[in-house]
Amino acid sequence: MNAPPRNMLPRGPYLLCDDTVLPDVPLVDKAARLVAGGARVVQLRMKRTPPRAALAAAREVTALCRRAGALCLLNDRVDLALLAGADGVHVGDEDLPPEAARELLGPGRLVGVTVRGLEGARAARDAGADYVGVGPLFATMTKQVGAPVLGLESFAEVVKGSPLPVVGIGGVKLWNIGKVAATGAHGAAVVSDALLAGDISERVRQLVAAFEQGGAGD
Ligand SMILES: Cc1ncc(COP(=O)(O)OP(=O)(O)O)c(N)n1
Ligand SMILES: Cc1ncsc1CCOP(=O)(O)O
Ligand SMILES: [Mg+2]
Repeated sequence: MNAPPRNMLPRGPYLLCDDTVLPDVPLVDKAARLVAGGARVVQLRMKRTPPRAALAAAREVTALCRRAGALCLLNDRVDLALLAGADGVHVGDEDLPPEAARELLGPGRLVGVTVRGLEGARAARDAGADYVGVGPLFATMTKQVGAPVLGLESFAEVVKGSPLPVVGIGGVKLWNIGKVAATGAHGAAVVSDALLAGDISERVRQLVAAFEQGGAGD
């Protein structure tokens, strides 16, 4: 596989390696299964991992992704991204603001920002973000989000008008990822559909193929 440039978000499925889903499996094992299936971008999302274990996981998962030619972004934690030499961060309303993330990370790493619509996407662009995560796209059990479900139609409007590449998140599954790709979205973030599949790597392969087909207009 050709390694993507380290400061550009690859198109396609965007896989979250999450400690709240399938919590008994070590994060590094989950990440290994995701990249074995062809994940080109992995976001390490640690909501319940204690700090020292989180640093170790950030370092291991970053190294593993690099060996596999995938990008590794840290959810929330700019400090861990810097310490681990990760490719960037994803921040939302409850995290450091994107300007601060950019100030710490410099121009060569990715900063993704959660937004709910076009106004947020424009503000994220002005704050120096590289892409926006937009959701919840569909209903999700993985996170309680204090914002209404967008649905495909409103999501497509955001994709159309956004000055930054858009990654949809929330309830993205194998059966609907093609529809997300068909909106022109740059990416589709997936948590439970991949991590709770019987064979995580095989599910990632299927998600990659379905995104490609949907994006090609099939
Ligand atoms: C790609 C992507 N988009 C949105 C989010 C949500 O981030 P945030 O709003 O900060 O919520 P938490 O993930 O921190 O609970 C995301 N993680 N990734
Ligand atoms: C972190 C996050 N932010 C908005 S929805 C979500 C979780 C999405 O999880 P799933 O893919 O399992 O619906
Ligand atoms: Mg966050």
